[in-house]
Amino acid sequence: MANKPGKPKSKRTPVRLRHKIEKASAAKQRKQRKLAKNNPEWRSRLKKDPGIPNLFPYKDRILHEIEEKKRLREEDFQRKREEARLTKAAASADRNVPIAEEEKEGEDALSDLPDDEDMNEDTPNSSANPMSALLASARARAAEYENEPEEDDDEMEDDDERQCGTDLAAVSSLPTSGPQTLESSRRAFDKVFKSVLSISDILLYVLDARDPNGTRSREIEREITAADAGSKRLILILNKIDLVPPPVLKAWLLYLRRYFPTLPLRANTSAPNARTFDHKALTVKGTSETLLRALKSYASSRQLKRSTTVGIVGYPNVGKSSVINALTSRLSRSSSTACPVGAEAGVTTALRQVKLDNKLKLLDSPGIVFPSSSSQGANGETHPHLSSKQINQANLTLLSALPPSAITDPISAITLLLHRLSRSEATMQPLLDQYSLPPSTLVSTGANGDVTTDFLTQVARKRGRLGKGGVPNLQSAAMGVLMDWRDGRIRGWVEAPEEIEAREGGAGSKEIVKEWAKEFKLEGLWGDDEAAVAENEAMQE
Ligand SMILES: Nc1nc2c(ncn2[C@@H]2O[C@H](COP(=O)(O)OP(=O)(O)OP(=O)(O)O)[C@@H](O)[C@H]2O)c(=O)[nH]1
Repeated sequence: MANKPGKPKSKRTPVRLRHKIEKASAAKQRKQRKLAKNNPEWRSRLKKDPGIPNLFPYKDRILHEIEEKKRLREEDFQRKREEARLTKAAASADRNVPIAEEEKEGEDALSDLPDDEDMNEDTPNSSANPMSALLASARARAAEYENEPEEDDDEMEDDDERQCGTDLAAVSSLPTSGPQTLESSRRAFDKVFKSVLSISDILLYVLDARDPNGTRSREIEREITAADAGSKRLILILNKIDLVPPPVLKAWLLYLRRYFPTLPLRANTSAPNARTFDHKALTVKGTSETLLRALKSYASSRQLKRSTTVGIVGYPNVGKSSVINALTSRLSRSSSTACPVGAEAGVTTALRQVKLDNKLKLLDSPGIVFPSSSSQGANGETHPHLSSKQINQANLTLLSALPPSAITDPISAITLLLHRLSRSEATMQPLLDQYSLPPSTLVSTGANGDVTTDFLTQVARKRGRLGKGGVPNLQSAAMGVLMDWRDGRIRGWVEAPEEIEAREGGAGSKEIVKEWAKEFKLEGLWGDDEAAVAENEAMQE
């Protein structure tokens, strides 16, 4: 209908146009807000929490209380989660529903349960245990491997470097899990170790020079010497010697050579800024060449039709892959490495075979935490503020046998580390220097003697590991210190025992050392015991 003349036009805007205007206006405001944020003078309207003033006399105590509350909240949360998980597991067991099927539907999967048989076991903390998942996959693949038909030896020799078809994933035991879990994990460790033992003629047992007995299991040594009517040979490799001073190294060599032939090695270069020691004669070249020569002598003396296999075993992160790389680079003079190496534990996840020459094959294996040794406790060590369970876990953490994601209690590990390092001036001072801290830091002042909190608070401040409101993040500081420890930026070692243990059932002896040293043409590399003792005494004077 035509507008009547004289009647004013409607000012009503159509809905479409109105929306368009609203949208354009919102976009403009958004843009302005964004631009304003880029302006360095922009300040949030929310008032910033100024934190606790530095001069406030009870600041440390308040910070400690805050941390403690946070920790309790976290523990409470974990406990509730665990209870819910166990209730769910019990309910599914009642209904006779296989948990493995059910868990796929739920959010918090139970795939980390260690074994089918262990489904109904009490497995505290296993949901927080990433190693259990690795374990499950390791078991599955190990079973696959065991069912595989044996390959023709010649065919294997054709491959320069190949995986054995197994993925015996890096397995580890967290001592926080219950005894039954430990027992079931043990079976998996046995499987990995037994595969390596059955394939190998010689075993190189790699130990960390900073704590050789901590990374050593007498049970494993007994199994090796007893296997195949005593036909297997064992050489202990004391690796990472650059991280211990010469007298400590000598004392350990002297001690270990009472059990088995032992060679010192620096299989890899140290991490940046590591505090290393010079061993002059014992360079990468010196010792890896000696080892290679010894292995070759043994292989050629055996006159076997097949090649000799050398299995490399040891804790995670002791440098097993680095030992292989040191040996292969000696041979091929190539810069490319045969086995991947990493600062974190659990880099090697499969048995990996590397051919050295027609007579020698090397077998790299995933790191194995031998449960017997971890359940023994850290050499019977005690601490006034740590339970034996915490000491076990802390010990494993300090052996760098756990990947960072599996470290659940870094603060207890630092407590144990400080306890160990503060025993000697030779290790305490470098620690203080590392973080530019005053000597009073490691002296207990509070009623509860909480040296760890004081130390970590200062490290957090120095390293800028602060949370909201400038509160020092002790967990983060502790993880930082643990990484420094792992990479050798903090000096520390365990002294060799003066007496050797009472010998049990043929697990290494003076005779074995002499006989095997002859087979490997290692005799003369170190004197007989009396000479070595005399040398040790002279050195200590
Ligand atoms: N300072 C020093 N570091 C070393 C030495 N040998 C190895 N490393 C370091 O130790 C770390 C672990 O080395 P790897 O060879 O991956 O150890 P692995 O035993 O094969 O470890 P997994 O695969 O976890 O079982 C790496 O960061 C290496 O650089 C050594 O002689 N001295």
